Amino acid sequence: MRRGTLLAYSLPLHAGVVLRGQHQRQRNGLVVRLEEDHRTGEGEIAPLPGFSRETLPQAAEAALLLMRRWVAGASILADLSGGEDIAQRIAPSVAFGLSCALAELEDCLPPQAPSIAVPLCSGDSDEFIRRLTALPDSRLAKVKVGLTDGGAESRQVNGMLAALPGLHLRLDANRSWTAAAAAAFAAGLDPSLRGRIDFIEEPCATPAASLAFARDSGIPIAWDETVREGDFSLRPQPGVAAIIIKPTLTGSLRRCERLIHQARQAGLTAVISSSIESSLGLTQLARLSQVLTPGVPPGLDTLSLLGAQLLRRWPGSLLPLQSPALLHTIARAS
Ligand SMILES: O=C(O)CCC(=O)C1=CC=C[C@@H](O)[C@@H]1C(=O)O
Ligand SMILES: [Mg+2]
Repeated sequence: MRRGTLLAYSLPLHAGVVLRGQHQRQRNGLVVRLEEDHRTGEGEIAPLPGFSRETLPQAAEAALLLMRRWVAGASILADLSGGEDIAQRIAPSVAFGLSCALAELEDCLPPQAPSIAVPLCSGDSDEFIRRLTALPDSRLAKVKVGLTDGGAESRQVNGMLAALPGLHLRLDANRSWTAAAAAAFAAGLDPSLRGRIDFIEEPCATPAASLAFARDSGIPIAWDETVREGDFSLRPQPGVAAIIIKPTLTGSLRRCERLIHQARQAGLTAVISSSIESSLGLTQLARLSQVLTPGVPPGLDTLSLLGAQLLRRWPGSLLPLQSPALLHTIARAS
């Protein structure tokens, strides 16, 4: 006997969360719950405004259709990770959420481990250095750059690396630098510290400019937004060290698995990263990263952007759990 439930959630976002120039005050998404006999699986479907192609209403419509097909006995997994056209036709956030629910139902996700997340700095670097200093292990962190001018940010990065001699950094400019700003950033870096920048995600507005930056500066780059562009092909490229995989923006677990396998074959590191999911999605991404990208710390340090946790707690987080009563049931199918 199969049953499905689709629920809607809304969580407060702390002030200052700006996505693609849009100020976001809430994180809205869906939870899909699949039940069969005495087994249950849940998944989060949360298109990210400014990054996802699909809107939340479009995701809800696709999720409802596929949930009803599953309840009626169809094997939707083929829909979720079949050929490119099928996976692309079904909104990536829906494919990801439903495949998580199915994986939980089949007990295919590894158990909850002490969740790790590379600390993320998107604001005050002095506060961030204090936070890192207090951590038992501050070997790796991520810093958003491109928010001000390249010169000031290279001084900020120099300061962090000098303050913590064992620290390596992942940087992320979200394509905000011109070639000149990127060159100014590289020129401002202390040459003795530059080797501790593992990569910069999307430094420049175009992939060609980012490749030229990597060539000229010798600083490795990583593709994030580029991975999700139609003409992207995974192959070795001079200066490219990694790809960032955001499953909510990519699709089903099997699609992510294929992408990670292709990355490995191209000699690239694959990093699983948050799309600002709730604690439900983030804990599942943490469990997934143990299997899909073992030994590569995932970029999941976004829970603190939210005002509450949803259904499952992130280990160690003191953020309150939102009352399940605030979840709105959109539809049931049985
Ligand atoms: O990757 C991480 O360490 C955390 C997630 C993160 O940096 C992002 C999540 C969603 C959108 C962006 O703001 C940003 C990114 O571009 O990687
Ligand atoms: Mg990024």
